[in-house]
Amino acid sequence: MAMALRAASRVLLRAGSRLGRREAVDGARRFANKRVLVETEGAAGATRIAVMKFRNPPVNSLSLDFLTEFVISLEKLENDKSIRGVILTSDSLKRGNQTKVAATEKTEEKRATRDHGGRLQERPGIFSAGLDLLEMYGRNPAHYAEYWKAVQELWLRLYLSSLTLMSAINGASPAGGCLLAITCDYRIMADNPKYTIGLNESLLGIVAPFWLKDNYVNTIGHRAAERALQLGTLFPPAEALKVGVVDEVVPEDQVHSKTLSVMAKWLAIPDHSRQLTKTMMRKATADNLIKQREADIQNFASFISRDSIQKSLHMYLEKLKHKKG
Ligand SMILES: CCCCCC/C=C/CC(=O)SCCNC(=O)CCNC(=O)[C@H](O)C(C)(C)COP(=O)(O)OP(=O)(O)OC[C@H]1O[C@@H](n2cnc3c(N)ncnc32)[C@H](O)[C@@H]1OP(=O)(O)O
Repeated sequence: MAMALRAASRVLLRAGSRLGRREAVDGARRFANKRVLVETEGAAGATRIAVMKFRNPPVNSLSLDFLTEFVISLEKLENDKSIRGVILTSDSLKRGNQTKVAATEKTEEKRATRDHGGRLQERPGIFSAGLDLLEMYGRNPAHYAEYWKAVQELWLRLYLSSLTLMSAINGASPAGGCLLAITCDYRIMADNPKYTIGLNESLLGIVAPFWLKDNYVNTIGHRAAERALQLGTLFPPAEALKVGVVDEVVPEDQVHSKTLSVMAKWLAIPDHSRQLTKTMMRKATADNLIKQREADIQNFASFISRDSIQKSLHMYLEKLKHKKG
């Protein structure tokens, strides 16, 4: 198992050096794959933190390519001893005076909607739309197995990361988007009622895997998770805060600065004691998946291949397509 993980890491690192590129920007360092941009802050030799920005338009869905690039980036950061904290956030199109980095003109058009006067109105931001439905629909069992292995890998690496991870949730965060957030040590969400977060799998006619359910239970408690999972609840920020899916809700333009200041407090704790504590809290949950990874992959591949499940996904995709006016 350990050997297999090391071999996989070597392959990912080799792929990373092919895919990645480094640039120096105003003293800060950054590297980027096609779908993940990483910027590091802090002076050389001192503790630095990294901001990982998702840019997989139109909705930052967790496609196989995105998962691969995400793991490569995370691995690079884990291997950089000067980095102690990482912030996960979305680089997608935002409103107001914020930057538009990832969008092509066509994507911008897609990410917008027209008001009654025919003017383009930008849609709310998206942290991540979760697993890529097109990786789970109309493919073959071998593809589903490969995809699920990559999903498991991302979850394990995030959940067990020795880094301090925080999410700056600047948009909608359903299902796999919520997964990214709840693997973090701390979550700060923008106070925008159009943004919701939660595990909505049951609404799609599918079921969250047991390890994601465990992660949810560990975050919000058994009773709240039981109710939210059955109903597929997507919580707006105030409710997400109340139930404990997120730790703080702040005005949208303060999400980044607030996350930086909370990060500074966490980084004041000695790494070794914080890391050992994190492992103590999380190891049993992660081990539960590690000991049955292959069975979980086979279970997913056969579940998602069922005609009834494919039909549910088809209906859901059609609903997404036709919701536009
Ligand atoms: C043991 C078995 C275990 C099985 C476990 C399976 C676990 C699954 C976990 C998941 O993560 S499933 C995915 C759940 N995600 C969602 O339900 C989100 C669906 N999307 C939305 O609600 C909305 O798209 C949005 C994120 C709120 C954004 O809304 P907006 O109005 O801004 O954009 P849209 O017009 O809806 O979407 C644009 C474009 O993107 C496509 N799309 C949206 N979400 C996904 C996705 N998750 N995967 C792939 N593609 C997605 C959408 O269809 C549109 O495409 P089009 O071609 O432009 O029509």
